[in-house]
Amino acid sequence: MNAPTDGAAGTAPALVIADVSKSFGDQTRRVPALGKVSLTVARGEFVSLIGPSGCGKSTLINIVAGLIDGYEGRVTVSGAPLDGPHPSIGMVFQDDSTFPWLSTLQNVEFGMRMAGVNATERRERAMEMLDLIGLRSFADRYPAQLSGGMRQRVALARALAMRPEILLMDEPFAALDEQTRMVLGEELLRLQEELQQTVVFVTHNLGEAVQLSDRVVAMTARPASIKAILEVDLPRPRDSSIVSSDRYGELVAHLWSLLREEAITAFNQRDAAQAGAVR
Ligand SMILES: Nc1ncnc2c1ncn2[C@@H]1O[C@H](COP(=O)(O)OP(=O)(O)OP(=O)(O)O)[C@@H](O)[C@H]1O
Repeated sequence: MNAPTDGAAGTAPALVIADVSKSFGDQTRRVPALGKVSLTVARGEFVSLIGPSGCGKSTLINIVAGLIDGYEGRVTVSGAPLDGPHPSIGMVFQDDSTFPWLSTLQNVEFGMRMAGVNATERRERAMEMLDLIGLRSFADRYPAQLSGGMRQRVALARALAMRPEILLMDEPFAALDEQTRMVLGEELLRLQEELQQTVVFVTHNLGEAVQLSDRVVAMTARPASIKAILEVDLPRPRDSSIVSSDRYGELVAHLWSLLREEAITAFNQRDAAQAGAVR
């Protein structure tokens, strides 16, 4: 049901989100998490979603991942309507999602094993991914023997080994220190360019959004809608040295000017909610 249904799949945008909105709770207490959001992502494009804490970014990305239903609007992937988790959508989360009892190689093979890819092809694709992310020599190590940054690379390799049409990343580097984050950002840029991977990336980090993206979607305070879309006209291929360019600085400053008011609104929303809770 989730496979592309027509010959247009090759030309259809990777992702179309049309008038999607979502509320949580019941009639007595409804929390509108997402206003009406419409966004089209082209094949091979890197799009970031950025907005204040609690505005609804994860809700949106989880809808696209097929992990949340009961929403209004439509989502299509390569021209086919989304109907639950999609085999060609990969996801990398903020929390370490490696399995501690599996080696690096087995972790990378895991998704393929679940999808029924045969053992030879599984091994071949996993080793190819480990080469690509520079972890071949760690194939037999277990997550406890790896750093946090390496574990996130394993999670990334596991998702990419499935050859997803769309890779969703929900604050994948948020738990890492700034320098590791920069290094992994650079690695992600390289992989994305090499694989021409479509990526939708959620972050709180303005610099990271500008460094990595073709477009940055600035979202309003909850319920999230799209406030503005920033086109990032920095040259590609890029690496982390782009952060020293004037244009990078201008784009980050512009992004903050779009988000500042929303961050203040979200801050006040949280204050009001806390005051309500202690009253
Ligand atoms: N399963 C749920 N049930 C009830 N409310 C929810 C649920 N999931 C999210 N929410 C609420 O919806 C709103 C949006 O949450 P969401 O996690 O999408 O925001 P976010 O922008 O990703 O936040 P953050 O930046 O802090 O990760 C929040 O008020 C949250 O409390």
